Amino acid sequence: LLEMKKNPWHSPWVIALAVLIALGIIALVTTAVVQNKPLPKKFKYGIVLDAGSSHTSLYIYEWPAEKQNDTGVVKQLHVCHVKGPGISSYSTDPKRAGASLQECMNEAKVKIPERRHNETPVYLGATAGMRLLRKENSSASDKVLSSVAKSLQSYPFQYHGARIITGQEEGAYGWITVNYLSEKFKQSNGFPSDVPLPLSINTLTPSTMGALDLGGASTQITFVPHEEVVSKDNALDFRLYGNDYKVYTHSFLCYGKDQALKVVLAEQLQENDEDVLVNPCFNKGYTKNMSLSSIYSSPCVSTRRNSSYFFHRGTGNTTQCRESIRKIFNFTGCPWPRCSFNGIYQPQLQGSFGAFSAFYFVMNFLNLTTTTLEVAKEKLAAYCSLSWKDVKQNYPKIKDKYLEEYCFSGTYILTLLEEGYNFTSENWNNIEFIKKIGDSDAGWTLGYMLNLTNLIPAESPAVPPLPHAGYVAMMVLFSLLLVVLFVIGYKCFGRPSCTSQKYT
Ligand SMILES: Nc1ncnc2c1ncn2[C@@H]1O[C@H](COP(=O)(O)OP(=O)(O)O)[C@@H](O)[C@H]1O
Ligand SMILES: [Ca+2]
Repeated sequence: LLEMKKNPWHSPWVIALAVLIALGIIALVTTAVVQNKPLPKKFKYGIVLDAGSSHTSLYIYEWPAEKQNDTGVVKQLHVCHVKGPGISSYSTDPKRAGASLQECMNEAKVKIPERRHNETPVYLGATAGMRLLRKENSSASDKVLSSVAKSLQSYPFQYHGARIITGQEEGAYGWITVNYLSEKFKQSNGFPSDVPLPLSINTLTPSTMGALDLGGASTQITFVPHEEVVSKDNALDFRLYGNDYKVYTHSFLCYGKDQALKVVLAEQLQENDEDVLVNPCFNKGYTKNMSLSSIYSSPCVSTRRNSSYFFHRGTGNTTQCRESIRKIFNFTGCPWPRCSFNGIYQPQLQGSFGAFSAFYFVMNFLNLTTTTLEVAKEKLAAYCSLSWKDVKQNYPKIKDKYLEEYCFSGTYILTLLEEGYNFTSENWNNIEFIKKIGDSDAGWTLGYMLNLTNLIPAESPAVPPLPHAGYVAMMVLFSLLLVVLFVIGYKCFGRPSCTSQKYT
């Protein structure tokens, strides 16, 4: 009996055992914490050059290597605007096209850590300016492309080609960009990915955002409609993160705002024989001597006249301006259930839209990004009726080449959206005019890189049941619990209050 009452903690074996258990628990906690501490992040980089009709921009993207398949992890690290015009403007002196990229490429060498240079892909995609040049003079467009290719290959990055992307790609990648950045692909439709879905899939897939891109030479509209896309030329199928998307897209060549202006001017010149063009789309008091070749050299313009100059004079009247813009849209002869214009199929508009590039630049300048359609029309009419002198005075810092065209561009945008694409007062506020989402610019370049670098998986990636922080927290919690139990055991073991029942 005496033996039994002796405090067991006085035995060296028991003490050694207790110390070992305590050490074991400490080791367990330390290992869990240390092992799961995020490693210093390894970043990967990618470069995309957007060779637009009016200018070229170089984008650098960055993402943590270990998370590359998640949505929303690729970010824009830097953008560099190439000095001078778009590459298609160098058609008569192609060497200068390649040379024009040097400054931005050198900047990329500084921005991206040197040890990552040889694993960093560089892509160049040219859009509507080069599509037009190829149509006009394909050998000139080949020379320009070879020149930029040669220039890009002289850098220590991984060259992945310089090509003219199609209008469909331009629309599709813009749509991928805005939905990737606003994390629309993350949502699940609630169905396990291996369960086949019914045919009307677009009503079940998580909602996405449409994309509206206005460039200088072309414009794109891309969205997921509720109805089936009946025209094969406008249909795209994607499987992204375990969901199927049936996307509608169309790119209108010559309906970018710079080419549309040329077509409108040519149309207006056609209407009178004089060498004076009285234009309601420009502010009152605006005058300029213009060469006709600047208009007639465009492949978007088919009319011609003999003189070489004309006198351009503004009258600032949006109602009349809209009348003359409407003439470049053909609203007759739709061979489909419904059309936007020029006999091009367009399903019923669906959901919200992000409108970027020149849609944003122009609407933002005119302060029309958050108004109703009616207020937008009123404010635009007021802007157009300002005299050119007042406009110049009010905006001394804005370059003339943009400033002189805002009345035209604003009217063109409202006409394109309302009469072309059939937006109404009711769904006008579904359009969000955006420049960036987070820190990344809205545009086709990010989607292009995500696709070519396989950064968007078709199936949703397997995720561990617990997030990292949760896992560490659970480990620490359970270990602490063990320690507490152990301490209670220790305090209790030798006491009669704990042991009395046994010994009496
Ligand atoms: N600050 C600005 N204000 C108005 N328009 C702008 C501004 N910055 C760029 N733009 C216009 O945005 C358009 C960009 O088109 P771009 O991407 O070069 O052509 P595309 O996509 O048709 O190949 C051009 O019409 C250009 O004039
Ligand atoms: Ca563009």
